[in-house]
Parts: sequence; structure tokens; C-alpha cells
Amino acid sequence: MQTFLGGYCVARSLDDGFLRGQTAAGLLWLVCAAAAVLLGGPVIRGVFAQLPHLTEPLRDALVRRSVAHALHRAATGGPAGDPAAVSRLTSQTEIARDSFAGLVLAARSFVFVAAGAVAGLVALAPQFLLVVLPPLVLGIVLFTASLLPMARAQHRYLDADEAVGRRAQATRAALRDTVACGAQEQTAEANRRAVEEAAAAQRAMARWAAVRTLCVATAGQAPVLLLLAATPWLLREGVGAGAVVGAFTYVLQALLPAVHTLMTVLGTAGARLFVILDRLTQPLPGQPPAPAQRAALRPAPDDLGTRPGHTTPGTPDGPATRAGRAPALELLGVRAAWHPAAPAVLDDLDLTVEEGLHLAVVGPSGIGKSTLLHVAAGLLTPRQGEVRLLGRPVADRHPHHRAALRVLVPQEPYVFTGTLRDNLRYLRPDASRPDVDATVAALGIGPLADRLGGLDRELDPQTLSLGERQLIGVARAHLSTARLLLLDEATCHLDPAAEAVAERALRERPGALVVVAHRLSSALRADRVLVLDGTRAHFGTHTELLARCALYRDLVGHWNDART
Ligand SMILES: Nc1ncnc2c1ncn2[C@@H]1O[C@H](COP(=O)(O)OP(=O)(O)OP(=O)(O)O)[C@@H](O)[C@H]1O
Repeated sequence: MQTFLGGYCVARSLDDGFLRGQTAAGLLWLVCAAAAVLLGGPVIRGVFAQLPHLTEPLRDALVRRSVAHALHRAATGGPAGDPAAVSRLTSQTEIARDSFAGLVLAARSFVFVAAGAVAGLVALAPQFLLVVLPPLVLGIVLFTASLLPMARAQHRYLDADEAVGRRAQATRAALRDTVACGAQEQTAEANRRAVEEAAAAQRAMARWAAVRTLCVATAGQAPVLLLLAATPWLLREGVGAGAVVGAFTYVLQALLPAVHTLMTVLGTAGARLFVILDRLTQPLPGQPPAPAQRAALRPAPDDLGTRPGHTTPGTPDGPATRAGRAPALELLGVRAAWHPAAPAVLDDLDLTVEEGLHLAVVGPSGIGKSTLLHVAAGLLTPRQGEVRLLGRPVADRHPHHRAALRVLVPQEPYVFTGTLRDNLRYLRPDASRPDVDATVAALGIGPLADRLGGLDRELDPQTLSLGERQLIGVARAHLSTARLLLLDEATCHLDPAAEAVAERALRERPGALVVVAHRLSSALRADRVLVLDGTRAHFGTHTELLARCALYRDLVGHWNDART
């Protein structure tokens, strides 16, 4: 009634009042129009009073659903913390409620305004409908057709945006391993793809926003222009000037704002509501974590090179390597320091580790054993000299190939939430079941697998002891295809028997093994021992070194004392 009276009273005030010189009648009609606006106030108030009856049940249902899902997930052994649950419970349900309220208000307003305006236009002159209705209907049909793709674009954008967040988090968490595996470029490439997808999704949203603007223009602005263009014809048809002004009042003051509001609210709040309801009603319990999250932490299969003894086309091993002649590792006159201003930790060090050799590196604390492994792995560039990996300078090798050829197992290996099998296949995701089983048997991981409920049961890294983590780290190296394994006190938390089993298993696999030994028993098992002594080094068998290296004798003596 408010809309109807708004245009109708204006038309009458002109046609029956002011244009006929009857000012009093004109003013009376305008008073009627003003009264209609005032009478609309209580109606709007009533609408807001009723609104919660629609929106609160929706919010309650969403909250109940979120809580039920979170509890179900926790009770059925899913990941202990579900960070998304809080967001679903609070902000997402609030957004859903607000969006729904906005939609209800906009739709209500449009329906009543459109009905009042159409009734008013018919009452003034039915010819107005010929001018106003076609663009209005066309705009609304176009807009309705664009709603679904618009919601999909919004969905795509949210997914892409979340993927960027997840990748950033995963990259940060796996930074150390990424560097250790030489997977920086691969990680950067995957991150770049995620960012580009988010940007593309945002551009798609912008295109749909342009379509929405076009629809608003068609449904809201085109009737104004058409009405202007049709005015001479309408006047010739006998329509009064006041009625034309009344029609403009309907279009400009009622239809245009209502269409604009409806389309804006549907395009923004509607799409948001669609996406959030879609998320909140998804089957959350028992879902496995998003694969992208873990894929980000593993090298891709093409990072992994080949089984020892085979050479894939494209693997940049020189001919000497294929023939098995190139040493696994060579250090030629290496001088290494952690900072240009820092004293050298290694100085003029020559070392050759042939394929199949088991080398133990020993020396006092802080002497440079870990530094040596960093240099060997290509993670610390020597200030002088050269490091060669399988016959080629390590610096020349692409990080992917470097990662495929050598593995550095740290003292505290990274174990991620996932199955034990996936953890073991971390460095070789395509490892077959028999290969995994062989590693499990060789490393004696059976009891750990049993305790965790099998190889395919998801484990919680926080429940693992340091020794169990180390066992997983060493098993990864065993399962990998790398030709050079570098263990940096990687078995120090294992008991001596388990350490012996692990070292024997690693030694029996093809390739060379360099172990920074925590216990001197490692040196006894090794083919050769390297004793670091300041910037000097001694190299030989256990027996040879006992005979000619005082520091080694000291170390063995201290170790024997400590044991007894
Ligand atoms: N990341 C690093 N940045 C700077 N300096 C380092 C770094 N790692 C080691 N150093 C320094 O290099 C020297 C050799 O340390 P390194 O860890 O290689 O000795 P280590 O023989 O492995 O000792 P430990 O047996 O105690 O582990 C030390 O002076 C140490 O402070």
C-alpha cells in the first residue's frame, strides 16, 4: 500500500490538483502520500519483530549440526583438534544467519514493492506496463540464470583461498624437510600454482560482479530510459502528465532501489549463504585430511630417482656412475664455515666414500661432524674445495636430483599425522607394499606397527617416543632410493641392540652409509672411521686408528669407561 500510494498520490496531486490550478487538492494528495510513508513504519517494525522466528531456528540447527559433527569426529578417533569446528560453530553460523536475514528482508521488500508498483502503474495507465515490465523481467531472468555460476565462482574462490592458507601452513611446518630434501623449487612451484588459482578464482568473481551490475542496469535503469523515451507516445495516448510523473516515482523511488538491493543481497549474501550451507552440511565425520595437505610435504615421484643399480633417462648420473665406479661422495680440499667471519669448522678436508662403504664419523662435541654431513648433503656450500656426489659436483645438481641421490637423516626426524605406511614412504611415495614390508622386517618395526594398530592406522606423532621417531626416520632412509645415506646421530635414542639392527639393515642396502656415531659401537661396526680432530682428520679402520690416533684411543677409552 505504501508503494502504491506513493506513486498514485503524486500522480493525482498533479493531474487532479496542481496542473488544474487546484492547489488544495494537490496538497491533500501529497499529505496522503506522506501519511502512507508514516503508516509503513509500524509495518517495517513488525517485519523485524517476526524475522527472528525465521532466522533463529536456522542458526540453532546449524549450531547443533556443527557441535554434533565435532563431537562425532573427536569420539571416533579423528584428529584431536579440529580447528575448523570453532569457526563453523561461531563465525560461519553467524554469517549464515545474517545472510539469510538479509535475503529474507530484500526478497520481502522486492515482492511488496513490485506488487505495489505494478498495481499503481496499472491504476494510472496500463500502457506503463508495456514500457516498464519487459526490461524488468529480462533483468530478473538474466540475474536468476547467473546465480548458480556466481555461487560456484564464490565456492571456487573460498576453496582456493583456503588452499593457499593450508599450503602456507604446510610449507612453514615442513620447511626443514623441504630444505633437507632439496624440494624448495617444487614447493615454490606448488605454492605458486595455488596462489594463481586463488587469483583466477577472484577474477572470475569480479566478472560475475560485472554481470550482476549489468542485470541491475537492465532491470532498474532501463525502465527509466524507456519511460523517458516513451513519454511523447504516452501523452499522445491520453495519459496525463501527472500519471507520467507517478510512473517515474514508482520506477525511481520503489522499483530501482528494490531491484538493486535484491540483486546485491542475492549476489553477495546469497552466494555466501549457499557456500556456507554447503560446507556445514557436508559429511564431516571420518573424512580423511585433504590430500593436498600431505602431498605438499612429500617429494613428487619424479623427485625420487631410481632404485640403485638402475638409471632412468634424465637422471644426471655420469657414465662413471652407471658403471658403478664413481664414489658416492668425494670431498676435495673442503674448507667450511657457517659464516664468512666465523672460523673454519672443516679445513682442507679430503674424503672419498666409495659405493657400499659404511663410514662412521666420530669426534668430540662441536668439532664439526654435523657440519660435515651438511656439506656432504649440499646444504652448506664450502668456502673452498669441491663436494662431488656420485661423480658430479653437488652444487651442479638440480635440487630434485640431489634429493633423489642422498638422504640426510637428522636426530629428530619429522613425523607427520598420517598412517605409518605414509610416514615410511615419505621419501618414496610410490614404494610398493612388499618394499614397505621388507623395510619393516629389516628395521624391526613390527612391534611399533602393532602398537600403533597397523601400518594403515593414522598415528598421532605426539604419542611417539624419540626412539620411535628415529626408527621411522631411519626406515624412510632405508626405503628411499638414495645412493648415499647420511645419519646425523639418527639412532641415538634407540637402544644399542635396535641401533645395531638399524645400522646392519642400512648397510645391507645398496649405496654408501655415513654415520655420525653417538656410540663408539657404531665405529666398531663400520668399514672405516673418520676422526675429526679440530681442523685435522684421521681416516682408517678401527684397528688402524687405535694404533695411530691418540684422540680415537681417548674416545674409545671414555666410551668403555662410560659403559662399565
Ligand atoms: N647452523 C649453524 N649455524 C652456525 N653455526 C653452526 C651451525 N651448526 C653448527 N655450527 C657451529 O659449527 C661448529 C661445529 O658444530 P657441529 O654441530 O658440526 O659439531 P658436531 O661435531 O656435530 O657437534 P655435536 O657432536 O655436539 O653434535 C660449532 O662451533 C657450532 O657452533
